[in-house]
Amino acid sequence: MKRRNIMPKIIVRKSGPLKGTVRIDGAKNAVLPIIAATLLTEEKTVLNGVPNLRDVHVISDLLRHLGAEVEYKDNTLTVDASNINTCEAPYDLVRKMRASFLVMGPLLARFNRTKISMPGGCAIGTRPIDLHLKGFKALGAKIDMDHGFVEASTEKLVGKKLYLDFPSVGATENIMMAAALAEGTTIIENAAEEPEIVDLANFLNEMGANVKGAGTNTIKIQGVEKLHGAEHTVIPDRIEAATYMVAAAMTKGDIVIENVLMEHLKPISAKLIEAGCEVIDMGDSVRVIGPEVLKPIDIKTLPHPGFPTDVQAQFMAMLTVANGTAVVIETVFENRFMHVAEFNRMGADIKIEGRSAIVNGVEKLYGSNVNATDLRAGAALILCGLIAEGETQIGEIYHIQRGYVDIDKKIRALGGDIEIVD
Ligand SMILES: CC(=O)N[C@H]1[C@@H](OP(=O)(O)OP(=O)(O)OC[C@H]2O[C@@H](n3ccc(=O)[nH]c3=O)[C@H](O)[C@@H]2O)O[C@H](CO)[C@@H](O)[C@@H]1O
Ligand SMILES: C=C(OP(=O)(O)O)C(=O)O
Repeated sequence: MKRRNIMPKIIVRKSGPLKGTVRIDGAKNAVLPIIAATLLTEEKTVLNGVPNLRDVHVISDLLRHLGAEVEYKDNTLTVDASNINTCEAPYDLVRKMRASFLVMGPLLARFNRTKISMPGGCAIGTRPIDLHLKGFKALGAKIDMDHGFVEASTEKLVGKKLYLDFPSVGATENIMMAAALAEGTTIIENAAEEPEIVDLANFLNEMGANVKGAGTNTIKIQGVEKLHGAEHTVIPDRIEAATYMVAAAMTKGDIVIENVLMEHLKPISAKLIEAGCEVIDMGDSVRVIGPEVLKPIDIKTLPHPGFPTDVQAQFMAMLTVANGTAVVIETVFENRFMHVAEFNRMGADIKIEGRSAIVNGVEKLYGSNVNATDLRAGAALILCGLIAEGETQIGEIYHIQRGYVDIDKKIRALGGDIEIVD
């Protein structure tokens, strides 16, 4: 008999207000570039607070494919990249996760050549890599595109002043890593300012690099000859924290979210307060109390310190049941509204006009069969499921598992009715 391939689903049922305490894991978007940066040294590096996520295992497998020894235990990842035997990253490993492309900067810097499969687009946009390549070229690399691969080679990388047309997070990170071992000084203008860039710069400096200005729009990297081993603890995940903050807001809940850096959550807190929530700064934790009636608020995604695109879907989920009409404008990705059709299946009233979504608040959502189109859309559908009448079945949940540690267990501990079924 033919075996059917049955994909796991998340089942969420209408729950009361979520209440209690939840602990945030290390940041996916900080740890991925930092793991790539471990390739810059032949000495051992130790990373603490590494979240047990699918993406972390994918990039670890990529490093193993290159020849590194990678061990993961109890949220600590140890990398020994002394014996790298290939500088090529195949399609199979890159297609699983776009962030795999971040090994290009470190490999080019340490071995003067690398060949990486071109990452494709995904459900949120075409996601080109032109700014990464422009940066490598500015540092003196020759770039060839061939049969879906990008090949970069150089005799030596030499520092340069360069301006990014858009403050791309990935391009800033890739160029910073390449520049760390280049000859002379690199200045990146219009650099991304996200907290994850600062965490990467701190790790590079702990390895002996000389990076200044991370967290501002001008980053200066004085190249050094060699980098050494280091031990580093990854920052908490501000996007995971924001997702639980919205969970409190949407369910009229009262949640204490532990292991956060409030500084990173400013745009989120400001908008939740505008929507009527109480947001209480408790130092390393934040308590969010949801209002009886959510006010409609307008959102416009922007590079940091603006409102993060990675929380747009979760906020839109919240606005589906706000008391009035809200406008959500997505400026970072050209196609990050795939969740709208899924929300509408659940009874939401959202219209898309170009880069704007007009969200007319409704009284109720209704449990339905929906699909996680990307990881944040998936998390947002869970949030909708918690307040929708009846049962919501979410498919394609591997997206969610890329970026949320134990989301089912964490929500259950807060009183949510959620389970993963095969
Ligand atoms: C692993 C990781 O950290 N992922 C985050 C990172 O993705 P990522 O690093 O891919 O995002 P970028 O900041 O590079 O992309 C922002 C915009 O710039 C465009 N662009 C980017 C590079 C380039 O060479 N050319 C170009 O046109 C992209 O298509 C997009 O429209 O930042 C995004 C923006 O905060 C987040 O949503 C992702 O969660
Ligand atoms: C879009 C995201 O991640 P990635 O860049 O890895 O696709 C995200 O974390 O929301």
